[in-house]
Amino acid sequence: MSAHAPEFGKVVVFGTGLIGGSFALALKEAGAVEEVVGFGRTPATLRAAQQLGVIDRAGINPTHEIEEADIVLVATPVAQMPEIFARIEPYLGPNTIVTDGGSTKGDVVAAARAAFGDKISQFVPAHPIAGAENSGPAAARWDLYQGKKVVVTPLPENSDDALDHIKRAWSLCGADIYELAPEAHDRVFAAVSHLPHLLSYALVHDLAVREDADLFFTFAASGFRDFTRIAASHPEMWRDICLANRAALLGELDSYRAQLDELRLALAQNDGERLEEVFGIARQARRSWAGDN
Ligand SMILES: NC(=O)c1ccc[n+]([C@@H]2O[C@H](COP(=O)([O-])OP(=O)(O)OC[C@H]3O[C@@H](n4cnc5c(N)ncnc54)[C@H](O)[C@@H]3O)[C@@H](O)[C@H]2O)c1
Ligand SMILES: O=C(O)C(=O)C[C@]1(C(=O)O)C=C[C@@H](O)C=C1
Repeated sequence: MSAHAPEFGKVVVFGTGLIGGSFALALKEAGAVEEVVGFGRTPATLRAAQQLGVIDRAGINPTHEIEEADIVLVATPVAQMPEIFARIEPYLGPNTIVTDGGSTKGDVVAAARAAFGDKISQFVPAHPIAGAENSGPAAARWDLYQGKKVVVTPLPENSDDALDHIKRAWSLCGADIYELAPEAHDRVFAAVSHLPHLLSYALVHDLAVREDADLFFTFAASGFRDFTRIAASHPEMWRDICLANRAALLGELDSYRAQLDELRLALAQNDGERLEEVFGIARQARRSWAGDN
């Protein structure tokens, strides 16, 4: 813990699970926050978050909590955000900055505009590119964001001060800050995050519903483990992400299906040369990407 006075007074977190809880723990670890107040869907989750030291106390009524908050982080599944934004809007203090940790940005920005109206400058959208297949307060870790990227998707209305406020908080969590426009963000993450989750769920589901599923799971090994870790992720969260980024995800799915069709044709035609060519290009790209990450 730092000996300096905390940079932030009160931080309010809606959704004290993996992402919100890790943000709270990271700010606490950095000695950067005086008090973390949590809001949740169930009292049991908030009790667990408090017992684990993720939050200092559970909030009861946003009326009394939002106004003096330095930061309000909304880290629930994205479909919950419109209602939460509308609920907190009346109580925003002049210095309160709201941010989010959602995996999609176009839908979240639209919901924020609808709820915050002429207070939209106080909303700075963001997405930490760090996570896990585990969820809930017990999955939260103080070091989740160390050395990881956080993408901020600034709005034209955001002041430099508001932007710096949120960037600074994520930096204190150990993250490196990047900027993208919301549309570019959703296009990129449809390809590198949302599609892989859909594919992983699809493969495991295809096996799980077979009558002789046990036979396959008995012998599945490390290749299957690597490909399917993310199929253990939270279904509600991924339902919301897929629906929120439906258009971009459908585009990526079509592109992937065309790639599969091409490989299927090569296989059907016994075209080992083409298979090896595709595998070689992919291997090279994967190796150079992994070297950089
Ligand atoms: N899991 C990841 O790898 C990851 C990475 C980056 C961003 N995200 C995004 O972060 C957000 C949270 O994901 P997570 O992994 O922390 O999920 P999580 O399930 O660990 O935590 C979400 C928490 O929100 C609570 N919640 C749900 N509805 C609520 C409501 N209406 N009001 C208050 N609390 C509510 C849940 O009870 C849960 O405790 C999602 O929007 C997700 O897209 C997730
Ligand atoms: O590591 C994981 O389990 C993740 O799925 C993390 C992951 C991803 O890389 O796709 C998932 C969703 C996000 O919004 C950001 C990160």
